[in-house]
Amino acid sequence: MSDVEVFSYAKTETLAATLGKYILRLQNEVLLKNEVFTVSVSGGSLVKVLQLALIEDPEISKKIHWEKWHIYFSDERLVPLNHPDSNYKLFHDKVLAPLSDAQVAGPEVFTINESLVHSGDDATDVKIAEEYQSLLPKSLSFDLILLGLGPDGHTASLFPGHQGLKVEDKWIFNINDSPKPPPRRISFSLPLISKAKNIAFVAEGAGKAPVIKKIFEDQSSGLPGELVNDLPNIPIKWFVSNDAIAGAPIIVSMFE
Ligand SMILES: O=C(O)[C@H](O)[C@@H](O)[C@H](O)[C@H](O)COP(=O)(O)O
Repeated sequence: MSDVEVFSYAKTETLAATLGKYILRLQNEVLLKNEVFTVSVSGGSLVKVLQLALIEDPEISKKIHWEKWHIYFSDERLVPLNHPDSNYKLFHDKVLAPLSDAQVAGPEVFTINESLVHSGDDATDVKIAEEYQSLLPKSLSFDLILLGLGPDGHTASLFPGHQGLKVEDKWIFNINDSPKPPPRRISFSLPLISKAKNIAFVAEGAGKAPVIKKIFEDQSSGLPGELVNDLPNIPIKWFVSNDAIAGAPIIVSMFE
């Protein structure tokens, strides 16, 4: 069982402020030893919280060394990078564009090869996954993997009961039948996530409460969020809203 801590707040702004402090602290620790800080981000509501935490918070934002960040996507939808469904586009609009407007040197961002997304045949999608895998840091060990959680317990594009959960021989895999649209995606595999140095989940809203209760109550639920929570030897933090953990057997920690 990993070392799991939960931080819970009534308001998104307070959650974001704490997430910002947590990310800044990790960045500083890593950059004392390494040239780059390797981070992966997911899609969904996480990105808006990152915008609040890292761009709009004046104290935190000036201390982020974006030029030393390498950013990957924990999962990505197989659409062009300017498509409304693209996780890159979301991250671009909320984080990269404001940085460029403020003339701040941005991070190095690793995207899918969008020239391959149009064919739609599985062999090409496999190639997209393989190419993305070839861009991963050599160590495969991310300093920080940021994850969201769906109300069904999915995280990245690891869906409950889906064959993607069983992938053992790939770091990045593709699917063409995602239960959450759009259907074609690539995702970090569980073996890749298990190499992370740190993992943080961000989950807000009462809609997440039943699944978070299940994840923390039943360590054999097999839900993707629970499988990540159970990875050994990784500090795992959950940044959640109070209503998202209602009824769950969780002891909330103070962020210090
Ligand atoms: O590309 C994706 O679909 C996301 O990476 C996905 O895994 C997301 O993080 C969760 O669905 C939670 O999304 P919300 O926070 O918007 O509920």
